[in-house]
Amino acid sequence: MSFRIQPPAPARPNRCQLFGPGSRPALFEKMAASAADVINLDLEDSVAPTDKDAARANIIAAISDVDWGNKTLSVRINGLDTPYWYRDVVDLMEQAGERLDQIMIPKVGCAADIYAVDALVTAIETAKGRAKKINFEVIIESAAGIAHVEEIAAASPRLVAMSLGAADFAASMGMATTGIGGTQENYYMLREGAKYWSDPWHWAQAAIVAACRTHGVLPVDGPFGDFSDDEGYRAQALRSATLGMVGKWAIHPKQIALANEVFTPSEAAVTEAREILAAMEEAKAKGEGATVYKGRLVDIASIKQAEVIVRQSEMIANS
Ligand SMILES: CC(=O)SCCNC(=O)CCNC(=O)[C@H](O)C(C)(C)COP(=O)(O)OP(=O)(O)OC[C@H]1O[C@@H](n2cnc3c(N)ncnc32)[C@H](O)[C@@H]1OP(=O)(O)O
Ligand SMILES: O=CC(=O)O
Ligand SMILES: [Mg+2]
Repeated sequence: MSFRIQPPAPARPNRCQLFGPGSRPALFEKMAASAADVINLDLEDSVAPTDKDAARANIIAAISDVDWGNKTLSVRINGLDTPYWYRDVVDLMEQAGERLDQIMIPKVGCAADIYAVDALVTAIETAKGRAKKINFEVIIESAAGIAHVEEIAAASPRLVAMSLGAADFAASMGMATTGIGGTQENYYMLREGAKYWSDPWHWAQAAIVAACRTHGVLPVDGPFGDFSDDEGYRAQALRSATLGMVGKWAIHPKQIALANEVFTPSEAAVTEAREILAAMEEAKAKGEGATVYKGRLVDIASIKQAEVIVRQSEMIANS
């Protein structure tokens, strides 16, 4: 470890972030009753320009009127390149109740984007005497966002989570696809006439995880558009979890159970992690830094790997 200790990310479950348009208030009670850890009420791309004002009013009312239980409650505002975002922030901060936990800032391209929202939020928080400090989450979904991902992760102490937004990301990068996440038909390697599909999202996910882990922010995988494809969703989520992400969005209720399953460490994984910790305790008692577990090397680094799984499992069980 560097002299600079890696800060922990917030210890709260973030396995599934369920989205719903602010213009469909009939969904809000269903979202609140769901098994998602985080609720994202949307003012941005699922809301038509003509519905922005009504959606904002719906969301502000629902923040106080709906029982959101112990979920993290977040509102996605409009991007800083639109005429809507300042009104989103001002109305939310002046009118929404204290139940609001988070503001999600989409399409961030540099640290200054977060600075701008932070300045506005901080001023209104102070002016209105809001007791609870609002957290931020951001979406990396542009070429500029991924190019500046590290400065974005470091931009504000309010920042708690960062998602990859595959749809806008693909558009901004000029990717030749209309798919939102998952396997891309034309992204393959060819060997002896057989196709082997690669993962075009991998490098962006890895960059996001590294930036997040450096700055104590939760890395999250964004939407998977084809909600009829459970196996495709599961495969994408498993890859994300393997890379270090803690959760994934659901854009339809049928994706919630899939996310919760993948991002909750399995009993087998927790048992194995505990066995590795026990094996290393035994090794330590004998003055050894390394030992053999099921025919493979485990050493002091394995303790940290096993602790990631046990900590995640205990945090979810206690939430
Ligand atoms: C690229 C991005 O930015 S992604 C993030 C922004 N996008 C969004 O927020 C979209 C969120 N999802 C939706 O709006 C909707 O799920 C849609 C448009 C995809 C599909 O909506 P529908 O056609 O109503 O879906 P469907 O008929 O399959 O719904 C089945 C049930 O789930 C409910 N439901 C649908 N979406 C949601 C949701 N997001 N949250 C909670 N419940 C939902 C429906 O009301 C219906 O309930 P019922 O059985 O009691 O009648
Ligand atoms: O906002 C999400 C995306 O994929 O775009
Ligand atoms: Mg987007």
